[in-house]
Amino acid sequence: MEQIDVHRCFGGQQLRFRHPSAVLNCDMTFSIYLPPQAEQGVVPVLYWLSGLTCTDENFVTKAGAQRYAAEHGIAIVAPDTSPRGEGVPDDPEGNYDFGLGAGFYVNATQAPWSNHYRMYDYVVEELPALINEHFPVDGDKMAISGHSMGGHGALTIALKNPGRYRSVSAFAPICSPMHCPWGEKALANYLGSNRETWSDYDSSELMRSAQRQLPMLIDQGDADNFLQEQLKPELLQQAAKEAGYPLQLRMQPGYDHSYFFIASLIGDHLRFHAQYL
Ligand SMILES: N[C@@H](CCC(=O)N[C@@H](CSC=O)C(=O)NCC(=O)O)C(=O)O
Repeated sequence: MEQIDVHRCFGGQQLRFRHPSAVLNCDMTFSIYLPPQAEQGVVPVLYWLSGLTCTDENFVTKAGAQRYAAEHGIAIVAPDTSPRGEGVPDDPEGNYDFGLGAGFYVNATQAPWSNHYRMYDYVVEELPALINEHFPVDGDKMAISGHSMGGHGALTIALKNPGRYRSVSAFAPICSPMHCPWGEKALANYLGSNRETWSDYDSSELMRSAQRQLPMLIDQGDADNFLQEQLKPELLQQAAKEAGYPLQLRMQPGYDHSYFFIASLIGDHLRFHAQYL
C-alpha cells in the first residue's frame, strides 16, 4: 500500500492511498480521514460510498465532513466507485451511468464485467480488512453512508449485513434500481437479463425480507432533477411501511442532487451515526 497524499485537517489527517486489489483485479485508491482522537487510540469508522462519475475525492473535497468527524471522533473511509485502469472495460458508448465510475456496488456475474466489477466484495470484505489492519479503527464499530448510486450501495450493503454495521444513512439514494433507468441498465449488464437476480441488490426488495433492523436515516431534496425518474424514495417508504422498518426519510425543501445538499446536512448524518458508534 502506498500513501499518495496527506493534509492536516481539523486537528486530524486527510490521507489518500493506492493499493493492489485482489478482488477487483486492479490497483485502487481510497481516502481516509483520521480524526485527532485516532492519535490516542482506536476510533469508530464510517464508510462513505459516492455516486456516479465520482472518485474517492469528490466527497473529501466537497462535503465538509471532516469538521464533524473530528468533533465526534469518527474516521471516514471513502473508496473509489469502480475498478480502474488499463484492461478494465467501460461503457462502450462512454456514458457516465455505466462502467468506469459506475460500479453500482454489485458483484458482476457477466462477461466482460465479472473480471473486475466486484465492488460489493471490495467494500464489504477487502477494504475493511485492509483498513482494520493498517489504521487505528475499531472494526466492530462501523457505519455506512452514501449518495445516489452510493446511497443505493450503502442501503443494500447494510440491509444484507445488518450485524456488521451499527447504522446506515443516505443522501438522495437510488431506492429501487430494478425500477429506474440507471439501475436497469447497470443490473442487466452486470448481472444478466434474469430480473430475479437483481432483487439481491435492490434496497426496497431487501427491506421486505430484512430479519434485523438498523437505524436508517435518508435525506432527499425535493428540487432534485433525478427524484422522479431515478431515485423513487416512495418505493422504499412503501417497503418500510409493509415491513415495519424504522426508516427516517426526510424530504428537504429546495435542495437539489449536488454536493451543496450533502454539505448542508452531513453534520446531521455524522451526529446520527455517532449515537450508535
Ligand atoms: N454528469 C451527469 C450527472 C452526474 C452526477 O450528478 N453525479 C453525481 C452522483 S449521481 C448518482 O449517483 C455526483 O455525485 N457527481 C459528482 C459531483 O462532484 O457532483 C449529468 O450530466 O447529468
